[in-house]
Amino acid sequence: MNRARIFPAQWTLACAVLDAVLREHRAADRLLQAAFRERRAMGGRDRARVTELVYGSLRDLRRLQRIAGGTDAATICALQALDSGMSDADGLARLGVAQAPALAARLADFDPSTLTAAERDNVPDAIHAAWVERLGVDETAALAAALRQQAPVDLRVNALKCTRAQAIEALAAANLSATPTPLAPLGLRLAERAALTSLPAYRDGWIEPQDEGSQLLALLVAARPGERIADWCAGAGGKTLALAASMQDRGELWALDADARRLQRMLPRLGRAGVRCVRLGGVDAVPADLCFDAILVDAPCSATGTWRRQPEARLKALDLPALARLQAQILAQAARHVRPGGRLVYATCSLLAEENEQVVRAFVSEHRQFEPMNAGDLLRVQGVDLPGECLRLWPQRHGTDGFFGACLRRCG
Ligand SMILES: C[S@@+](CC[C@H](N)C(=O)[O-])C[C@H]1O[C@@H](n2cnc3c(N)ncnc32)[C@H](O)[C@@H]1O
Repeated sequence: MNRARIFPAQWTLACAVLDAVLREHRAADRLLQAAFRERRAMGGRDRARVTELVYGSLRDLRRLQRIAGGTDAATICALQALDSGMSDADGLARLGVAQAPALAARLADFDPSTLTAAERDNVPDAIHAAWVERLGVDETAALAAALRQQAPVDLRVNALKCTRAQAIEALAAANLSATPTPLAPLGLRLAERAALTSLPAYRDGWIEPQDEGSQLLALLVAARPGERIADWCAGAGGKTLALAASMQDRGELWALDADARRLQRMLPRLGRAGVRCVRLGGVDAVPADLCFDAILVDAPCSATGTWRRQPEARLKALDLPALARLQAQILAQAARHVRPGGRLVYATCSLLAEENEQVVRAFVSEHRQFEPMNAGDLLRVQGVDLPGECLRLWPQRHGTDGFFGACLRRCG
């Protein structure tokens, strides 16, 4: 990256977006998308530079705030530009950063040994302490480092339309190199980022962006053609699409959510993927006596496993007891609709036991008719080698987003 090559339009936009994220707790990706939509003339390089400034700042926020001695977005952005080598003090001065030389001096003089491990790792203190207790100091540092990386671009090949080999070929024809993901049987990982939406393979529904971990979680449902399945917290349908493909688009797949607007975002994705077995609805519209062969509860959670994609999510104040109560309530509501012998899969993208193991343990102790199934066995028959009672995916171990999944069978 050239030094001193941040242009004024890039700088102004990066500072404005970072300010909105820090002060109004808004999502960085949404803000950037909206800003770029309004600035159609802004080129790819400009956009990349703005994105890098914003995300770089958020990935290292606690350290940069310590050096800055405050939370002012322009100061944080300036320190990030200096620290990453994207600019120097002269370059920043030309952008109107009056205190550029002082910031450069402060950065050079900063003693990193004065940082706590949680500040260095850019993790809230309480979460850092929980991870150290569970994983130890070294693995917590490895986890935090993994969560500060940019996530790779993972795709799921839509088996309703093509094979993985055909998708690789189609991407190669667009000069994109894709290799099979290590664990998910239909996953591909791109060697570099690309504008996916303009690709024929995307427009024709051969590929869908989906983290490898999310693909594995959908496999835990072990959905089969002809079953009646509910995706209870379907959102915009990432896992619904994967479930529909496992079902070979045969049977009934109910995509449910408390938020109807999120469900609507699934419609173009279903159309592209050629999926017809899905019906959308609110959770309260499910008839009381309707039973499913399997229900996936992909519960709302702290999203600690997704910090690679949403580094600002770590700024959110968490009320873990309230989240756990909501998760338990959703799980209990969904459980009423599992047929005897059917499966109930509880999943989150959280890396915290309070939202995962503890929720499942409490549920099973109150709902004696449900018993745990072995996640490793369910995955092995689908060609996935991830032994364990539950599915636990860690960014530092598996290179995926962080996920938890547990499968329960209704015995009576
Ligand atoms: C983790 S997101 C789901 C992501 C989605 N499954 C995917 O793979 O893209 C959690 C979802 O739960 C929904 N939700 C929140 N409260 C709910 C409730 N009480 N019942 C059902 N869904 C709820 C949210 O609207 C959100 O879409």
